[in-house]
Amino acid sequence: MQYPGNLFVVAAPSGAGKSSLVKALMELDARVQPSVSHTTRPPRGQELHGREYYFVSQESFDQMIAQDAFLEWAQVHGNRYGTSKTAIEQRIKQGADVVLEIDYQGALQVKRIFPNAVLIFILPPSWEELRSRLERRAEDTADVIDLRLRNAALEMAHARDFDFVIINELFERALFDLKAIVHAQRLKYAAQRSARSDTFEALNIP
Ligand SMILES: Nc1nc2c(ncn2[C@@H]2O[C@H](COP(=O)(O)OP(=O)(O)O)[C@@H](O)[C@H]2O)c(=O)[nH]1
Ligand SMILES: Nc1ncnc2c1ncn2[C@@H]1O[C@H](COP(=O)(O)OP(=O)(O)O)[C@@H](O)[C@H]1O
Repeated sequence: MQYPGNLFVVAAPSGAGKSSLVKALMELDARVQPSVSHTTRPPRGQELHGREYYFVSQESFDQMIAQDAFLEWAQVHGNRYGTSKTAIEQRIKQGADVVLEIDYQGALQVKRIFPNAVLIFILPPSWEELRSRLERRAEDTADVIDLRLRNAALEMAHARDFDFVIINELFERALFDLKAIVHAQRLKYAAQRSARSDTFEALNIP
């Protein structure tokens, strides 16, 4: 029998390092797969349609809402972003661990639908560092960076609603913490399953 995979949700204020951490996690761990969201924001830098996002028009996004195609969606920094049901349901059924990189509003919607989803919030070490990471990334205009920094305070106020908070000061340390959370969730899930397993029977554990 194929057991379903785990669902991890990672949120952070823009520039905290969420995408870099999730990318590094996936390079180390082939069982973790991304979910590609749909967005009405235009592509930036080297982003590719179907890789970072499905970049769609306002009309297509409206149509997907009308068709009930989204597990969740939200308005973030003036654009709309959504997780399509097809992006995750099949993969979780096939046993993959799926990671969603979405904002706190989407994360809380997902937790209501899947109470077992593990919610992880990434914090930057300071406001100065958050701004300088956004500037160093050099992919957004000054106006967009200002908007993202203004929104960061509201986003960070929701960190306490999450299961785990990781402070991304030293990248390798934060990555270690993320790996530990993924590993702990797998062990927890395996422990629940083993209550029905052959090993429990062999050991006469009631
Ligand atoms: N609710 C929701 N938020 C999303 C989704 N995809 C991306 N986001 C969030 O939208 C925000 C802006 O994303 P993006 O423009 O790629 O910039 P980023 O902040 O550098 O990741 C981030 O907080 C993302 O996590 C989605 O499918 N649903
Ligand atoms: N621990 C860290 N120390 C220094 N720079 C970092 C760290 N983590 C990420 N960065 C850099 O900060 C910038 C923002 O990271 P990114 O992953 O794009 O953030 P987010 O997805 O949260 O918006 C990138 O240029 C990235 O290389």
